[in-house]
Amino acid sequence: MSSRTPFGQPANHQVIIDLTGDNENETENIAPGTNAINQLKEDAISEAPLAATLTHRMPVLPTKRKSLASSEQSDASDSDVPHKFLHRVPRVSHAHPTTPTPPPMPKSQSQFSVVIPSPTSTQKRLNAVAERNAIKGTNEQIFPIDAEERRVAQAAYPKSRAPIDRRSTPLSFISKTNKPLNLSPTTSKQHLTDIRANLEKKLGQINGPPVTTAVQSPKLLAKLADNFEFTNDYIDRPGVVRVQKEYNYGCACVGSCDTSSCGCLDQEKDSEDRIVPYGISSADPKLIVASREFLSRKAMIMECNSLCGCNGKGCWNHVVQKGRTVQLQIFDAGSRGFGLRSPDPIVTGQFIDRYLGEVITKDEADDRENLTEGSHNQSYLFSLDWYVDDDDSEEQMNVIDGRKFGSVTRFINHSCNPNCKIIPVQTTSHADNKVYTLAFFALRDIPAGTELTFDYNPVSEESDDSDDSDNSSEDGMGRKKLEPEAVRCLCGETNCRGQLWPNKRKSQNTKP
Ligand SMILES: C[S@@+](CC[C@H](N)C(=O)[O-])C[C@H]1O[C@@H](n2cnc3c(N)ncnc32)[C@H](O)[C@@H]1O
Repeated sequence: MSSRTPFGQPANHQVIIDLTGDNENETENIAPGTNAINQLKEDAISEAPLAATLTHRMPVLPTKRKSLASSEQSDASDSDVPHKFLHRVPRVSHAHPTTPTPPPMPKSQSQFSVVIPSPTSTQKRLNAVAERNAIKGTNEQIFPIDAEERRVAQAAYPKSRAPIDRRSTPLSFISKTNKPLNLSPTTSKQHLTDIRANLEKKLGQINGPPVTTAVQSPKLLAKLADNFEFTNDYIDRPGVVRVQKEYNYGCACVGSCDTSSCGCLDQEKDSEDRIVPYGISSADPKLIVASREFLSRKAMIMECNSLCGCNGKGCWNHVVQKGRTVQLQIFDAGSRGFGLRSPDPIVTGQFIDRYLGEVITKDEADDRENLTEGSHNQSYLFSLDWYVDDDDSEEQMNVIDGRKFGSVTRFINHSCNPNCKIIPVQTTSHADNKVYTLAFFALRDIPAGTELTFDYNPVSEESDDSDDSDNSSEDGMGRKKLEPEAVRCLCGETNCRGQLWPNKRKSQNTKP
């Protein structure tokens, strides 16, 4: 079971609170642990020389990672222009005071560095870690110098996919744990009981807070219980290669990560400022959430990992890897199939869950898709295309297929006015640009019981606009014409685009 430890309880969590405690106003948001703050401030001062020496260390980042200032700056038209990221973005904590971010260590502390006569044994150890990491990180084959600039010009979203239906097509693997359940029109009571028991068993195997179902119809229950397995992790299929552990690297922070210098964090374009993805929720001071400012970006989250010098899971930069903290429920969403909601209220920026499934090569994904060409039904394919910058790297990219094996997030439907967003996250291996995590975050406060949705094809408006310069794809009323065989969107929002994806795999050739 992986649930999040309440923030601010253990000593290592309080270090984070200490960082925010330098601002008198912000401490109002972090009442728990106030007594500990003073103690920690003293501790921090006594440890300051140690922390300050880190400024003299070799940089741990192999290349200077950059990220987009905002989603508006990343449109398809200028994605190849490297000098487009000229505007410096205000720091997260300034831009969105309602989502306070642990501010940087006070500058005065860095002045202690000059009084250090010689490194302590701890310093030597950390220096060694930093040096080792720096050496590993300099392999340009692994980290091409301009790879970051190019990849941040892309959308954070999975490519859209043509609708597929492989229900009638046998795949090369089968579920070993559950026998297929055939539902006859005259379902016996016993059969229904078996179905429910089977489903309960499957749901009980999901890590984290309970996942339940509110589905009543025997036929739908059978559909849920049958022909699908939940998984708590990616399942690598043949051809998928993970980067070797020795290429991974971590930051050289000590204790809690410093938001102004943590080597795990991406840097702003043309600035030493770090992009800080997380802050303390204004709704719940124990909760670390994606900041509002970060939610509006197209950027990857770089969480700290086991190679980092920080205090592991006590560091604020561990959110997705701690796992789901909200309960989830599968329900009957009518003509859209099943849907997902939470019986818990979810706050803006809160991490919800990961998208899991089989990790397959692009070739395998194409094969699976081709098997069902022409027949519409649900699609569960997500491209891991964050680092894709040319045709070659697209050929080598992996895809997550949640159809046969997946997490409960496979039931999240599309909306043209979504309340969630999927963000790519590096958790355990910063070095792996082929396999990384896809994580759902709340875009706004979501009341308990509200359906969770995200936009399946968020680039479509931008790319469609550019296609529409001659208005030839608009109907007489100024509305966009729908592609004849595209899957109709039934989200019901006033801004509904009418279809889930473009008919063809348009985005495959459209670099966002
Ligand atoms: C990842 S699945 C979502 C879960 C799915 N409803 C189920 O029952 O398993 C994606 C599929 O759900 C359906 N879907 C999701 N959102 C929809 C929407 N707004 N309108 C119509 N169909 C939708 C489409 O068939 C789509 O291919």
